[in-house]
Amino acid sequence: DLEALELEGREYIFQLDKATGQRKNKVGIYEWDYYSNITKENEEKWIQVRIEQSQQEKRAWEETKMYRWQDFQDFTLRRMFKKYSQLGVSALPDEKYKQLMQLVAGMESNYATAKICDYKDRTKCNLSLEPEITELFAKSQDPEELKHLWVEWHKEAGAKARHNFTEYVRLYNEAAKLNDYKNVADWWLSEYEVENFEQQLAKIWEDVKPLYQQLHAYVRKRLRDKYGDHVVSARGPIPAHLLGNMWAQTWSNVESFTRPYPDKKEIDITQAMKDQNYTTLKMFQMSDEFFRSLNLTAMPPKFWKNSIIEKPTDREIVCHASAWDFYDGEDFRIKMCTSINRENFKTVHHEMGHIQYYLLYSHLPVVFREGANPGFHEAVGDTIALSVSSPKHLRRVGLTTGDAEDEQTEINQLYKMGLDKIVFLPFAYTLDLFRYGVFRGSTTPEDYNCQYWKLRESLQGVEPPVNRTEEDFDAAAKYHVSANVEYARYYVSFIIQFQFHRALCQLAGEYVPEDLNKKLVDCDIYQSVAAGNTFANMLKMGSSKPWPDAMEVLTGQRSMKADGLLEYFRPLYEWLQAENQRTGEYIGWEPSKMQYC
Ligand SMILES: C=C(C[SeH])C(=O)N1CCC[C@H]1C(=O)O
Ligand SMILES: [Zn+2]
Repeated sequence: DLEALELEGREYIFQLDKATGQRKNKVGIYEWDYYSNITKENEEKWIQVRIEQSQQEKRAWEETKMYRWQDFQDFTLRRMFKKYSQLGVSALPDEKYKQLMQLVAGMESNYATAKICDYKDRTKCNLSLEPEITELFAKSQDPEELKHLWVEWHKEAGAKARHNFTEYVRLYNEAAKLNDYKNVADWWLSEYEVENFEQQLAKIWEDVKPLYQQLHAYVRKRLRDKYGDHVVSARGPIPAHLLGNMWAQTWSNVESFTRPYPDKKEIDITQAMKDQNYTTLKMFQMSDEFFRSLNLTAMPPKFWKNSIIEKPTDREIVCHASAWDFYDGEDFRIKMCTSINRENFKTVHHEMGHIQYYLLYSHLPVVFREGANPGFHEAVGDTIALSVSSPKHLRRVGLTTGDAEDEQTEINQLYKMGLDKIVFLPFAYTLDLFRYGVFRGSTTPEDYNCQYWKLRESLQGVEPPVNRTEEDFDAAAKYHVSANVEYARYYVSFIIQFQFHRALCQLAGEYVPEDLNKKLVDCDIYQSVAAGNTFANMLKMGSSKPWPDAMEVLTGQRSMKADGLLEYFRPLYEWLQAENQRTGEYIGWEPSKMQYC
């Protein structure tokens, strides 16, 4: 009878879950060894273990299919079976699976080890992305130097990946079909478990586009003031190399010479961190302390023992920051080539947010140890960082000295936050709109670069510093494209983190709508156990329930909405509209004069 079958199914699936945890632990150890010491030998050992794991997964999958789990009464049991009934890339035959692993490993190691020559000293040709190129890009205000760094990096990290990427698309789409998806785009979107998710992404963009265009127009004007009309036009897209970031995904590195009220003191904690002899370890300890102040979980001993928080000098590693769960309830690690600056201070909180999520759901079956949706995992640390970057908190930890919260200081603060958070949205949306087109076949290898720049111009209003051809492949110059990491998760995160932040601030008594002494921009939830406990109640759920149920626990909302972000930035939006009106700035952009199609 069904009762007995369901009992047997429960026995089976929990045993499978235990075996899965052991398998993921083993693969994680080999993957860590490869990512933290890039050698051919380590790559081969990692791929070999991945192949063994995929064969074991295939066998288990055959067995799982035999259960009539759709008829089981228990919701959790059905959900576990549903997740285990999707095999993933292991559905590929061994040879193709191995090929796909090698293609991605090839792109990722190319990206991680790419070097370019310095602009001023052309004989110095050992510049890596982190820290050298990133720091030069953040500091330089010489358009020619920035153009050199941009062109050289896109050649080494982008163009060189084009062949592997083209093959990877073909094989990855084959895996999608073996999982009953039309293509990888539909597979990636299915992770968000709601029917119309692609439309929801488009709706979010419609909601935030007016705010973005106002900010874009203002920044373009300030860059034109600085670099002149011949470098930055009045009505065209902004040249992508002038925005302080290799991918123009966040623009906070141009804040120092573009902020609305320049006579107000700049809130630049990088200098303060250096003046106070901050170490990378101190940055992680401060983040750990913030989480503990909310009654969340302390980092376990193995975290401090096994993490890599500085770039080694004796070997090549994947420097792009990452947080790792080894699925044994004890071993959690961060690998990061940390620099002492504001941007990395935020990234430390971002990565620690991943670890916090791992810790809070570590009691769940392995199959539920993931974000409620991929965006949730990216939002945890950033949500905390919204409190950490408030002037109130920076004063509390001595990284800024008191500046009375007057109107102008507040606008400067919102502007600085907007250069990270508002600016990021069209970039993130573009990256996966591009890849959806590639996986669906509407974008072919013959027009990869043309389509990439068409999207970047139309949504982000940026243009390449030099003409582009199909010899280039600029998309892969961004880590996540070379490393096969889906990106809509960050677009989702930058929206929902403001829904989370607003709810936490209200729980902490830090934000009361209409109360001018309790503004959202001043909110710092530090030491609020009330906020922390509710945050934990959501995070402890992992992916055991559909994400609207998890979101509701913290925010009372069941859908992703831009209202949190728009409420946070409303004073800035009003200021930008008035300012652009005053200067008669053209809102939006006319077609670029650069050739790229
Ligand atoms: C810090 C990470 C590792 Se999950 C990251 O890739 N982020 C964090 C924010 C956006 C995105 C990026 O750097 O492009
Ligand atoms: Zn992340």
